Amino acid sequence: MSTPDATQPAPSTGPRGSATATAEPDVLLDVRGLKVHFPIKKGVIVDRTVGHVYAVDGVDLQIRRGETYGLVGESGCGKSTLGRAILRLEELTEGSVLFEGTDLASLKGEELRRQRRHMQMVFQDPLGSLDPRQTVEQLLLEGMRAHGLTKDGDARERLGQLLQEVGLPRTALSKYPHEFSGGQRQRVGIARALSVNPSLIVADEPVSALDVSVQAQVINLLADLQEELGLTYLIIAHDLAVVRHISDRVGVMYLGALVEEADADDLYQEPLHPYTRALLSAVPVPDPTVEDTREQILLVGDLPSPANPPAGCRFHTRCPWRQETRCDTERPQLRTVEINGVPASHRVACHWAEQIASGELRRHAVKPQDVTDPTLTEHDVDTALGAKGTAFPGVVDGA
Ligand SMILES: Nc1ncnc2c1ncn2[C@@H]1O[C@H](COP(=O)(O)OP(=O)(O)OP(=O)(O)O)[C@@H](O)[C@H]1O
Repeated sequence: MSTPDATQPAPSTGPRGSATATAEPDVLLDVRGLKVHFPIKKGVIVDRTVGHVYAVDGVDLQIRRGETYGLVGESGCGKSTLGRAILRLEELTEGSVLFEGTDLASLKGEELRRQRRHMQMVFQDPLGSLDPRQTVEQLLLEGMRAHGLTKDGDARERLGQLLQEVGLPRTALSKYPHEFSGGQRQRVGIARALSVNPSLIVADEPVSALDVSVQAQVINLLADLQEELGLTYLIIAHDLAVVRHISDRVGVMYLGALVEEADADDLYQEPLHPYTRALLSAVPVPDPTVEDTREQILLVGDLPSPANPPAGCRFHTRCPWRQETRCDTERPQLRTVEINGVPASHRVACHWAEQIASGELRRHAVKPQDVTDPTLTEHDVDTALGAKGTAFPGVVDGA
């Protein structure tokens, strides 16, 4: 949405787990080496850990103040877990989350609760994340009270202001979530996030449950609020079209890791990672002359199980440019890539990004490979996955 200061250098990735303040003053959020692994338990009397779901497996990303960062990827690639881990709604297995230079991984109890005021979440399904027994007034006051923001006695004025900001009438205060349409409910969800004056909002699929016409209204609202309040956004979506129009930069996730990251226009115009190329080739182009001639890359096979990710490059089992041995054994790091000597804004986790871009490497047919783990039954994995979620995931320490 707002354009980051182009004169600032791109944030660099520092040593993993460092708890020191980040060097770039405009970096609001600095995620380093983040891992979230969920244990898979088995056993009738004593639970044994028989494996792990590697939901997030080594993510480095920085978000600048006032920026909108779009995070995309197939269902199950770890986007939501990453968003939740950034807000410390999931325990981190490893790594750090520096917010304004403070490592959230090192905070507990009251300190963590105080920090959370600055980082709020907007959920895909507002009905599931808003307590149905509370009126909008109660929902909004809950977080404000928890953070001592109602002491001045001007809470009513603030409630009115919040509703105005999200485009709802004052009469909405006495209503319950089920009395609103989907779009209005999402406005309530946004008002609740705003009620504690955050600087970062993590929006997890904020419009995917809404009708297309309403989606645009909610996206426009988010853009207006950003301009008005100077907010920073991490927007998670599986729909590449949604993310394109609202993001300054976009990150693409595959099986728990970022495989490409670039300024939004660069990413959509010249995707460099084979997975990003495949994702974008599936998005229809309105111009029929372009549509008829452009490259189509079909993704073969399903997303491998995050309980047993492939060795080497995670994408090698589905990659039409896979090169034997190196891709199967060596995990590529996210690195800055220059195409034809022109420094691009891309960071790409592919050994062959330059050779693919220049046409030096040719595509080949992909045969789906079996990447299931024989030591885990489907039941083991399902049991672990069934453990996920809470009744009202939107209620964060009363905020
Ligand atoms: N609490 C949990 N326990 C075990 N596994 C989990 C838990 N939460 C998520 N997972 C698993 O981690 C992987 C990543 O899930 P996540 O929800 O983060 O993906 P996603 O990209 O957001 O997908 P979607 O868009 O479908 O939500 C999935 O395999 C998911 O089933």
